[in-house]
Amino acid sequence: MGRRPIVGGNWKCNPAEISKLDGLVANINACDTSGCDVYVCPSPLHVGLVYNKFTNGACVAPQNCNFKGCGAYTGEMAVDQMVDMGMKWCLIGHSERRGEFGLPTPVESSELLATKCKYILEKGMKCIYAIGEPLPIREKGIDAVLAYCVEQLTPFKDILDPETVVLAYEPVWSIGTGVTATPEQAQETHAAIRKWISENVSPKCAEGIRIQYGGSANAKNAPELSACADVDGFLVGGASLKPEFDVDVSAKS
Ligand SMILES: O=C(CO)COP(=O)(O)O
Repeated sequence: MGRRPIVGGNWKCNPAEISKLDGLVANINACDTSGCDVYVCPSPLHVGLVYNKFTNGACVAPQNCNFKGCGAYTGEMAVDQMVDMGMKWCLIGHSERRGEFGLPTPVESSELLATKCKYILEKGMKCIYAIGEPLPIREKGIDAVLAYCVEQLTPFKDILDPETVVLAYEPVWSIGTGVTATPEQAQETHAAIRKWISENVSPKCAEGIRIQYGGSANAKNAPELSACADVDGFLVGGASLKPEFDVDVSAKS
């Protein structure tokens, strides 16, 4: 029984110019999505400009949402608005939003993120939940890495479901650094997360849930990472803004 791979392109707060969006959309539309789910996370300002431009089944997944819907929530993006626009997926928990880069953004706890996820699921959408450890934890070894990820996963224990939630394992030390986890590191970590899910949620959930790898993934390293049994696709940042993004997709198809 195979898990259908899933590859996401997180454009983060890019591009600066609207004029570049057509090219980025064309990039995505050139991907063969027959063997792989594909989603794109445009910047909040650009979501509304591209959400209905994908012709090959690729979906738009905003990079954040609130957990209260529409109303007096200045600066927020409501799941209810996403539903109305026909969106199916939303990304939450990215380390850049959790505040791990020391940016002046509010720190989003895993408990808050579980509340967001519940709201997303209640509204009939699906959720990509990003987790992953910073460098000092990685340096302590796999047990510390797993413990860190388990802390992020625990508030999600009751809502992990292969049909509606995808996990994106994104070690913070590999994001935007050019330092990719080795296939051995990625496989070991993904397998450990899956084992934890098997023991703490259910073997069925563990077998079915998709775990993407994210962190300096690109056309060059995608084939090797793709070969790992527990890596079910990628969440790609910088490389998703490049024409070679289709290689990341096809590596997993
Ligand atoms: O954060 C990421 C995707 O969400 C990964 O970013 P990079 O691929 O640029 O390292």
